[in-house]
Amino acid sequence: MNEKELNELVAAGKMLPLMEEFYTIQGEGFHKGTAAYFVRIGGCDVGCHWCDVKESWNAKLHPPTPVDTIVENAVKHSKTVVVTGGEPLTWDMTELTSGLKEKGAKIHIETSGAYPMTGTWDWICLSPKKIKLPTEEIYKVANELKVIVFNKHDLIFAEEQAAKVNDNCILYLQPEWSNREKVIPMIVDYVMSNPKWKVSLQTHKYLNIP
Ligand SMILES: C[S@@+](CC[C@H](N)C(=O)[O-])C[C@H]1O[C@@H](n2cnc3c(N)ncnc32)[C@H](O)[C@@H]1O
Ligand SMILES: Nc1nc2[nH]cc(C(=O)O)c2c(=O)[nH]1
Ligand code: SF4
Ligand SMILES: [Mg+2]
Repeated sequence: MNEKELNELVAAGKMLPLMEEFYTIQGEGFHKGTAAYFVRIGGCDVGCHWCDVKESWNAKLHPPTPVDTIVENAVKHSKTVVVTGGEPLTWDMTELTSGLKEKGAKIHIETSGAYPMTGTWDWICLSPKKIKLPTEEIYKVANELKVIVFNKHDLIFAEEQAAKVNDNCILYLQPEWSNREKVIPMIVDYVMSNPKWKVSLQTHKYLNIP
């Protein structure tokens, strides 16, 4: 296959730049503690300075992989599949999610929401970023809002984002990992004063698992 044909298949969401896939325990948010198969799709141009997977950003470093292959492999391991990245909504997620759905998987997404929603999801974790805000449509369908707190201003941003989500959306504040010692006390105080929020930790990092 030549490069043009490959690019067309990727643009159609029939192939995706796969960075890694692994069976682990969901570490964050509402489903933390639950076994799930993670599919990490390369490509992101949001550019969070504290991103913990910067190796994912350049899609060209990750081989275009047929969606059927991703699906077959994922459902061998788990009935719950978490699609993450990179920014998965960089790509058209229609084929991937319909393939997984056909095999009976529950499909979750981790997204910044910065690009148009594609695909059909059982659980949407929206983690908005100031530098590239979510599209309006995703606030209506997000199941959880997970705001990363690096400094005090992120709490103001968190409230602005909470004002935009639907009434059923569960609200989380998650410490930015490298700054956790500084921000955890701030988050704890904030959640006690504003109990509509819950704390989310990256528990997989404490457990030393992927
Ligand atoms: C690597 S991102 C990939 C999915 C998508 N691009 C996004 O940002 O939601 C997966 C999750 O990790 C969070 N995250 C990334 N770097 C982090 C860090 N240093 N500390 C805490 N959470 C982080 C993101 O906000 C997101 O919720
Ligand atoms: N165990 C585990 N849980 C996670 N929840 C969200 C993650 C992500 O990078 O999207 C992640 C991850 O990388 N590992
Ligand atoms: S949007 Fe997600 S993958 Fe992209 S830089 Fe930010 S945390 Fe990293
Ligand atoms: Mg992660």
